[in-house]
Amino acid sequence: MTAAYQPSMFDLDDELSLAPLTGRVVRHELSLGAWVDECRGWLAGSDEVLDTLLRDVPWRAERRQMYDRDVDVPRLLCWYSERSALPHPVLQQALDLLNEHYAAELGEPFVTAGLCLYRDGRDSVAWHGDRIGRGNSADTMVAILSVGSDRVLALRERPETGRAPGRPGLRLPVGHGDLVVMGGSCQRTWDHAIPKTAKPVGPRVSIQFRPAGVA
Ligand SMILES: O=C(O)CCC(=O)C(=O)O
Ligand SMILES: [Fe+2]
Repeated sequence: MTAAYQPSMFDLDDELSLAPLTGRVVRHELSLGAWVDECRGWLAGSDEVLDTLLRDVPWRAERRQMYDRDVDVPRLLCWYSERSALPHPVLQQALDLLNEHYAAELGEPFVTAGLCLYRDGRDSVAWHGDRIGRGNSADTMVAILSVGSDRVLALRERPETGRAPGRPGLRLPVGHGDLVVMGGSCQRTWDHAIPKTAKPVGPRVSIQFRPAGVA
């Protein structure tokens, strides 16, 4: 028997598409001039994007010196500098839409893409700010598109700000197709992390778009 074409099998909602950002982005004002924007379900139909990224990106393990030895950083990485071809065409569309939406407020374009692969719940990134470069001294933005398993992006005010400790942070769920943008002073006055989880989660790929000179 030959397979017949069955249009009803296609769920239109599963078609790859990015929603317009205007009117869909929700901003959370944090302390000290930091904020985060959220757009849930920005990228629809992202199963194929996840598959492509898992298969085609030349993922590399990062080593980091800790005391007297090098240790594996528990996630895989790949960095796309300005003007390098992104590993899926929808990522270029995402970059273009982000630039349309944020250009005026950011005052410059997002140009680089850092990709991270969290293979399972044991992969994580510890508390940090993206403070290599200008994020250390000036307001900037880092836009993160997530595909794959749900994880949590945790945010908390930096202890070094000298303010009362124990101030409540934020735990933002980041799921398949979601966009989160950290802005204002977020990189220098707040830290963020992807905590490990004991839940049985599959892979998550995070795509972080940044302006030049921010890492
Ligand atoms: O995985 C994420 O969404 C965050 C990654 C991150 O904070 C970083 O690589 O600087
Ligand atoms: Fe970061």
